[in-house]
Amino acid sequence: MNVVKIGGSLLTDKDGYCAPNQEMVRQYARTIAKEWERLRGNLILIVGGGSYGNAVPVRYHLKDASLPWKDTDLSMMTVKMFEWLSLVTQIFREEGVPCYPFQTSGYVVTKNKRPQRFFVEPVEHVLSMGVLPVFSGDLVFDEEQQFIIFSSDNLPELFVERMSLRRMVMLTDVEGVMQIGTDGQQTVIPEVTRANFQEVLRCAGPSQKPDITGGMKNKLEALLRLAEQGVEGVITSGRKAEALLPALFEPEPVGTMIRPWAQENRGGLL
Ligand SMILES: Nc1ncnc2c1ncn2[C@@H]1O[C@H](COP(=O)(O)OP(=O)(O)OP(=O)(O)O)[C@@H](O)[C@H]1O
Ligand SMILES: C=C(C)CCOP(=O)(O)O
Repeated sequence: MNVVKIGGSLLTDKDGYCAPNQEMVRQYARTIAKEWERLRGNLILIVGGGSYGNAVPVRYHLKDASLPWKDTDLSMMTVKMFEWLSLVTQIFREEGVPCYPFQTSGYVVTKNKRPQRFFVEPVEHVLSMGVLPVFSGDLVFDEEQQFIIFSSDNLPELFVERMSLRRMVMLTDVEGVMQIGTDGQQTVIPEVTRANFQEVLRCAGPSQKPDITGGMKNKLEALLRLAEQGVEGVITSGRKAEALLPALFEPEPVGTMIRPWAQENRGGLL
């Protein structure tokens, strides 16, 4: 099984409010449609929140349940997120890719932001029918904090115990995890391993766009937890939708590759 997350920075205008880039969604749908026979049953798709997931919680004061929020507004994150997922599903359907959208608070509960319980069985059904499951982040209910905003970057961790994940690809608006050299030049870090991951984590920070879920740092931490469980990670540019295929299938794709390391060696690094 492979998982691809298409960043909200690619599919929406992150400076706007619920501002989708429908043409970009369509280009991704066409890219997947072309390879559908190869991908059918083997792919889980995640769409980033972009100007839905990062702007709605700010507008309706749903970022932090310990601060004042209105019960009449509690629904708004999920309502807007499902509007976004519905639009993606519709465009994929128009391009001939059968897909099914999942609403996140309906199958996952967290405790202090970490997934506590989740229900994967419907996802397995959808995959077995040859339909593409589509996910996003959302407001989810938390055992300690009433509710939290759950980033789509953290979704693959739900699947890893129930499915054999080969590779997790995160497509975003930069070429990979960047570092700044002593000459001030930015370069892509090609490889993250057990040996250099702490150093790489120090380079990764928040997004420069409006974003409430931790930008590159959260992505990298999520992929490192997957690497500890034997899953390959790739962070690369998805500014061109066709980049999805080499990122998924090439043994050494461009961008940053997070090499898996064996579970028995892990020792709770993250
Ligand atoms: N070391 C780094 N290398 C590359 N990007 C970095 C680094 N540190 C921070 N960033 C920021 O992380 C951003 C990518 O994260 P962001 O969460 O905005 O992307 P996304 O996943 O495409 O969007 P979304 O979270 O809406 O799905 C980059 O645009 C950059 O501003
Ligand atoms: C989608 C939500 C609610 C969270 C923010 O966006 P993401 O980190 O791209 O998933």
